[in-house]
Amino acid sequence: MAEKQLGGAGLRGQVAGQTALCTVGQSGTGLTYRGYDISDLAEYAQFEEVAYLLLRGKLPNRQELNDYTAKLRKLRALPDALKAVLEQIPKNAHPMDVMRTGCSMLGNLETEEDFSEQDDKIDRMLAVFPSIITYWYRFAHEGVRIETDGDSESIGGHFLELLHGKKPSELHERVMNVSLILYAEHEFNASTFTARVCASTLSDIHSCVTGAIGTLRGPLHGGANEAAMALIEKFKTPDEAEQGLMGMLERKEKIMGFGHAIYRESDPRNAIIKKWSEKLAKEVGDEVLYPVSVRCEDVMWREKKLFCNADFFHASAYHFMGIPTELFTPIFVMSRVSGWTAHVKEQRENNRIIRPSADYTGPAHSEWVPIDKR
Ligand SMILES: CC(=O)SCCNC(=O)CCNC(=O)[C@H](O)C(C)(C)COP(=O)(O)OP(=O)(O)OC[C@H]1O[C@@H](n2cnc3c(N)ncnc32)[C@H](O)[C@@H]1OP(=O)(O)O
Ligand SMILES: O=C([O-])CC(=O)C(=O)O
Repeated sequence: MAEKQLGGAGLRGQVAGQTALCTVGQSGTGLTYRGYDISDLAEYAQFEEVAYLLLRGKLPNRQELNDYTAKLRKLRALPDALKAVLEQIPKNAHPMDVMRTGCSMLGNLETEEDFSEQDDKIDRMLAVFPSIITYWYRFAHEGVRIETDGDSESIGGHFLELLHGKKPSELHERVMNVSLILYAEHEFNASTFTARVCASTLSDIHSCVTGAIGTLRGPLHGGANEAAMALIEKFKTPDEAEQGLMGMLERKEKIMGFGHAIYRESDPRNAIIKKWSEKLAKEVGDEVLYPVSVRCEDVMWREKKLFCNADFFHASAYHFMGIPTELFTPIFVMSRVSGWTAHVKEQRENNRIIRPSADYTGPAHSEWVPIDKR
């Protein structure tokens, strides 16, 4: 893959540390986790297997994976004090704020007292994040208090079961699994960098993840999947979408779900989730959202050479599975917590506080003026 010319603001192109976890835009399809190509992982792996790979440094064998998934299944229940906090959060709160508060509260209840506890704290977050978001969502929107320690095999299946109150189809569980794999890790993206900066002060794991959740929330990062949904659902036909996009481009508006800080010609996660979105579209008999999305992709490439990033076809895929739009970015959290915490572990192994310098652009000298004279 040709390298994108990187430079300028936003620390673009500057090496800010080392990692053995992930390459972005370098070889193969452009994305690897510990050397494994994302297309192989999405085709053959379970999300829990990928989390194990990121967090423990190698793919698990059958016994290790069984033990790991069994451990995660046992960690799904919410403490009463956390349920009480979630019940206080208003219905109109953004679910990413719920995730942030839920993670922070968990840190109060199950504090990481010593880094030797990090693996257990991480596994707990992986297991309990779907419970946090669905418990709040169902309580706030339906007034029900759900049991969160369900017996679904996978984290993705568990999330769908808690959300919809019934076991998901095999297809939906599979798509969730693929989606969680695609979102798990992405080198020094903004939220992961946040987690590493926090870790570099020797802070606790819940603080690292809480900060990362806040960073992921923005529409230039994880929030783009929700913004992409808001865009595509405005259009009733592909022609309408084309017209709408042309207008937005003329007005120099940002089109969410397109472009990337590192990739130049494509985001390898797009082709994978697009394929699953197409399958789901057939399943639900969609004749609008998927063709509209495809037309958006064509127009953006034709007009601007901008390509869909991981977020764009996630919007239609999640929608076809009956997931409310505002829960799209929390799903990203449920997945990326694996990558964030693998980076925290890596940072802790070879730590120096992250503290860059700035070019000063303020006045050279300011004369002190007493308050009454200002
Ligand atoms: C999982 C993820 O987090 S993936 C990213 C999700 N975010 C989005 O989808 C939001 C929309 N996309 C964007 O805002 C950007 O493409 C980013 C934030 C992802 C990357 O930003 P940058 O690295 O600054 O982008 P890049 O340097 O390639 O931009 C080049 C030009 O294309 C424009 N551009 C980039 N993306 C878009 C877009 N989606 N819509 C319209 N124009 C765009 C930029 O404004 C810039 O134009 P300029 O030179 O006139 O200012
Ligand atoms: O790498 C980035 O800048 C954003 C991204 O795609 C991700 O975090 O998955």
